[in-house]
Amino acid sequence: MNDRQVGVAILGLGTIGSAVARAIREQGDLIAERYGLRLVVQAVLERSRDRAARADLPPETIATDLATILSDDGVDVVVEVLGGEQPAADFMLRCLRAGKHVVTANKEALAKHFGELTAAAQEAERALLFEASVGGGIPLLVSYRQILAANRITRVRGIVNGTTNFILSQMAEQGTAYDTALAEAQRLGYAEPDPTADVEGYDAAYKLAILASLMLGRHVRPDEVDRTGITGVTAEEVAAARERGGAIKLIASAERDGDAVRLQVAPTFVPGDNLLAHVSANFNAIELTGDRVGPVVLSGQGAGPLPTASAILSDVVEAARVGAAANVVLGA
Ligand SMILES: NC(=O)C1=CN([C@@H]2O[C@H](COP(=O)(O)OP(=O)(O)OC[C@H]3O[C@@H](n4cnc5c(N)ncnc54)[C@H](OP(=O)(O)O)[C@@H]3O)[C@@H](O)[C@H]2O)C=CC1
Ligand SMILES: N[C@@H](CC=O)C(=O)O
Repeated sequence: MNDRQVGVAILGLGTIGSAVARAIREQGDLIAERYGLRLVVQAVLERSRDRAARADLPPETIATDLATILSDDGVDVVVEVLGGEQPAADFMLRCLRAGKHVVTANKEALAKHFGELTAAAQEAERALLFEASVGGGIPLLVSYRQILAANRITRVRGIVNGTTNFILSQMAEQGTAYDTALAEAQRLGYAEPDPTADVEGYDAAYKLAILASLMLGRHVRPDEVDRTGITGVTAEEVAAARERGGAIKLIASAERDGDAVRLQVAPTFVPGDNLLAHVSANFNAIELTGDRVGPVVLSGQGAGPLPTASAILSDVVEAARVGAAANVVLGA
C-alpha cells in the first residue's frame, strides 16, 4: 500500500515545536505502518534560521511569514505552538479559513477565542484539535468527548499545571527552595515562556475555561475563573501540610450549581486519603464526573516536550484521518 503524504507546518520552533519536529522524524515509520500516513514537515514558521537549522530541517522548509504557509498546497495540517494570545489566535483563524486543519497546544489563545475558533473550524469544515492544551500528554480531551456524548458533566476537579505541581512537590518532598524548583521546571521545559502564567494560576485558569466551555457548551472566558496562584504559599505551609499527611496542590475546579458553574483555581490542602495528594512532579490528574458514568480519573505527565509532542502528533493523525468530524461543536 502507498502511504498518503500529510504535509505538516509547525508555527514556532521552541521547546514544543522542535519536539514535534523530532517526533515526526522518530515516529514517522510507526505512524506510516499503523495508519498509512507519511507525515512530512513541509514548513516551519520561525524567526531564527539558526534554530531551524539546529532542528535538522532543510533550509527550504523555513518560512518567515504566514502567507507562504497559507498558499502552500502541500500543507494539510498546521501545528500552532507559538504560545500567547496574538498573533497565534489570528494565525489559527487564517489557517482554518485557508483550508488547513489546525492542531494547537496553546491554551491561552484557545481559552480567549474558543467560540470564534470552533465556529471558524466548523464553517471551513476543517479540524481544530487541541488535546495538548489541557493535561499535556494525557489523553484527556478524547476521553472527555467520549464521556460528553452520553453524560451531563457535573464536576471537573484536579491538578492541571505541571510546573506548579513540580514546584510544590519539590518543596514538600525534597525541601527545595521555591526559586530553585522553578528554575528546574524551566530547564526541563515544563514552564510557560513567561512562568508568571504558571505560578499565578493563569495557565490553570485557561485550561479550566476550556474544560468548562466543553462542559457547558458555551464559551467560558478565563476571567470567569476565580484565580489564585502559588506565589503566596510558604515553605512552612508546605511542610505543615506534609506533616498532616497531605499536600498543598494548585486545584482547578468547575462545579455545576443549577444552570450556573463555580470556577476556581487555588492552592488547596488535599488530605492524604485523596489521590490528588500523591500526584507529584510534572504530573497532572483530573477527575471528570458524569451523571451516568460517575467519576473518571485520568493522570499522566501534564508538561514537558515529549508528552506534549505525543498529544500533538495524535491530533495530527486524527486530523488527517477524520478531519472536521473530530471537532467539538459548541451549543450542540
Ligand atoms: N512546555 C510545555 O510543557 C507545554 C507547552 N504548551 C504550549 O505550547 C506552546 C509553545 O510553548 P513552548 O514551546 O514552551 O514555547 P517557546 O517559547 O519555547 O516556543 C515558542 C516559539 O515560537 C516562536 N514565535 C513566537 N511568536 C512568533 C511569531 N510571531 N513569529 C514567529 N515565531 C514566533 C518563538 O520564537 P522567539 O523565541 O524568536 O520568540 C519560539 O521559538 C505554548 O502555547 C504553551 O502554552 C502546551 C502544553 C505543554
Ligand atoms: N506550563 C504548562 C505546560 C503545559 O501545559 C504546565 O506547567 O502545565
